[in-house]
Amino acid sequence: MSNTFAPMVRVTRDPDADPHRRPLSLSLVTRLWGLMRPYAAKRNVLLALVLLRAIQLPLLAWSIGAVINGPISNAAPMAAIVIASLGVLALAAWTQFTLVFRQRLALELGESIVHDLRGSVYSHLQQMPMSFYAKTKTGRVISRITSDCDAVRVGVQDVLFVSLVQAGQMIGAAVIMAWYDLPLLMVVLAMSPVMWIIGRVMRNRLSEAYRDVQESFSRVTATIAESVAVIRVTQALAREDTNAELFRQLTVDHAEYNMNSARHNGLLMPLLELTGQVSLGLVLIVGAYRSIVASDPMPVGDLIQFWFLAGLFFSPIQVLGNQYNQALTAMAGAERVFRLLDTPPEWTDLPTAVSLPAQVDGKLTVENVSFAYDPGHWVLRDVSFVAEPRQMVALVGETGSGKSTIASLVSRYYLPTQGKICVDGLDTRGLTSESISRAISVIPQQNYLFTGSVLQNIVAGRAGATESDAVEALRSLDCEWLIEDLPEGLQTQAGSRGGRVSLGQRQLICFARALVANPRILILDEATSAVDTLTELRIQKALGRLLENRTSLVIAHRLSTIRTADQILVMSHGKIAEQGRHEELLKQNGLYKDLHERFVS
Ligand SMILES: Nc1ncnc2c1ncn2[C@@H]1O[C@H](COP(=O)(O)OP(=O)(O)OP(=O)(O)O)[C@@H](O)[C@H]1O
Repeated sequence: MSNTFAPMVRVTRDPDADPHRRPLSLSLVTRLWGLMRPYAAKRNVLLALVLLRAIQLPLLAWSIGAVINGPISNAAPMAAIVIASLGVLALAAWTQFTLVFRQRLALELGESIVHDLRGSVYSHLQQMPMSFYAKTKTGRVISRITSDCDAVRVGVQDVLFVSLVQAGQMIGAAVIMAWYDLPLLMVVLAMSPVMWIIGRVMRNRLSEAYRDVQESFSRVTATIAESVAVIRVTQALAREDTNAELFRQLTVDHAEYNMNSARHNGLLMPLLELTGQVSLGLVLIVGAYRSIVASDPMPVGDLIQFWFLAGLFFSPIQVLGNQYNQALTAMAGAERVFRLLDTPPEWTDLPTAVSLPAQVDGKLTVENVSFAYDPGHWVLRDVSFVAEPRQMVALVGETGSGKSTIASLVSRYYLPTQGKICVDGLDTRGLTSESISRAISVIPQQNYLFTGSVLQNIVAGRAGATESDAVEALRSLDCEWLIEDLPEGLQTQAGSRGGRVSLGQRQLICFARALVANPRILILDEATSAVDTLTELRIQKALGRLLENRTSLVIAHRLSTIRTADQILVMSHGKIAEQGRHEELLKQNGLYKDLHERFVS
């Protein structure tokens, strides 16, 4: 490892990142408190236990002093001293017994709340439209459900109840100390802010160091994840050594940040303990004066009791300092989670939305549609076309010309900024999402398979579909052979990184899934992955079967698809530049001919 305590510079913070701490806010605390409403009985028992423990500890300190001050100072018979000591022991046992229950209840309450919160965030995310995911980094979405919800859990489970116990303990100890000796209590109170300030300064430094550790660790894990995901590219580019060196550097950095944080921690603990001990030492000196020199001397037993109580008063200062830091982190986490929950989807089904009939003809009309992902940046301008029922419309054009955007608008992933899109004459804006997804299916270019068996992937096309529907779909696509070819037939495990299903097989499984859904309108972004000639032929045949008797909108990459299309839309800079069948367009000697020549050459 390089220079162990060298200053580290490599962790640069994301400028868009939200602050990892926020000031305490009454509205957030009230909302967090509201999350406990379904568990009100548990919460109330917990509050009672908190109150009890806050009284128990000062009471314990007082009882020890009382035994010293009473039976021991008065040289009472041994039996009386033993009985009094057993009383103290019983009180101590009772104190610890309630602690077990308090901790268990707090744990259950925190877990219940975070479970509910994660469920709400997940359901909310499911409703968010594509525009939200286009703008939000995946890592952010994940951390809302993981670390932010967890910060809320810690806030409720630990911070809230531990702080209440500690604050109660301080108040209890102060009340008894005031009863014993008010001037001596003033000495204790005067020292408290000093202890608080030293603790805060040290803790802030530690928190920064700890944050660097977390961020450098995130980099290490993100790099591992990415390395696994793109291992083929790495090997193809022979970048193994370069990547290994970058990774080594990241782990060295992480180790250095860890050492830095450990160094701060190693300094903080002894310093905080020393501050506490110095404070208690001062109480002892002033107390000795009060019990020996002062005109109205304090009994030694009272001084011992007072000294114990001062310890009980000082120790929460450090604990509360820690809890305060955690509370600020919980506030930041809660604020982010609530902000997400409060962000309404940019659009939802209109209250007046109607369903498409169960049987639709499949006429698709795109009328004067213009669209901008970001206001003012038009990516589609005044696009109009009609796909008659059972027609195939192919979209071609240069990269970035707007083909995928048209497909996304027809699937209603986004709403047109201007113009309208109709199915059988009904504006999709006024239709229910459920009926649109019944009528329109999308096969994206990536041929995404979920984690699970091939069978599960195929029947995912329609709720209630069975194995025989899956087999029937494969038969209709003339792909029954696939069941034999897959190592474990329909039970073969697939998934984003399954590796047991080839690229061609993936495409056919996606076709079968779409066939099970049986939509009237199909949107297909043709996969561009190279497959062998036999597989290509099989895919072509299956595709022909899939598109039969359906209206289809195909972002076409295969010449065979383009040639058979009823209509080809040639896109250029967000507009339809040319429109017609293959032969007609070739004759126009325009953009299409140009594209075609480049395509076949
Ligand atoms: N989520 C988005 N936010 C902002 N701009 C986007 C978004 N998606 C696409 N664009 C922009 O919209 C324009 C059209 O993109 P689109 O993906 O529709 O083109 P395309 O013709 O399908 O391209 P390709 O053939 O490369 O897939 C491009 O300029 C692109 O940069």
